[in-house]
Amino acid sequence: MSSTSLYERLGGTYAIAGAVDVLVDRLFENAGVNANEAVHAHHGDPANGPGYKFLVTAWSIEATGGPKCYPGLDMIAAHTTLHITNEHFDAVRFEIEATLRFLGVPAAETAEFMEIIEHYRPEVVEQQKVEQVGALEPAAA
Ligand code: HEM
Repeated sequence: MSSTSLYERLGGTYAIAGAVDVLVDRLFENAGVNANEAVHAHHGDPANGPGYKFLVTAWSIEATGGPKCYPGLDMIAAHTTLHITNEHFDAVRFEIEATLRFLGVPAAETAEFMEIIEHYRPEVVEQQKVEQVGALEPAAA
């Protein structure tokens, strides 16, 4: 593990904001991601682009060891009404990795960022969230 933060190795705020700019445009157009109706209700409206890019940029800055600057919801609260499945999560995960490759981010930094993303799967995916908090009836098999 390098002693320099992932935030710095990715190129800091400008590089992260640039990557999120590309990523969110792709996510808003991604058929697999928008197969979820609740997600499409948000991603299908271009007016949501600037604010969403800001929030995802700030989240990514903090998550990679940059300055504290994220003003949004935690990952459970942000996704709780969206009914996100593992398939939806994988569609987003694939798009993030493809975007980092598209932009030429080195393999080591890409792998490290994808580990951070994977770490949040239980907070974002509905079934695992249900198992964690036990707030709802178990889903039918
Ligand atoms: C680790 C993976 C993920 C991260 C880091 C992430 C990050 C974020 C952030 C920072 C927000 C803004 C929260 C706020 O409004 O304060 C957000 C909201 C949102 N995310 Fe995610 N997300 C992830 C996974 C997903 C997945 C898999 C989907 C859909 C398939 C998704 C769809 C959405 C939507 C639609 C919103 C907007 C909800 C609304 O305001 O109505 N996210 N996410």
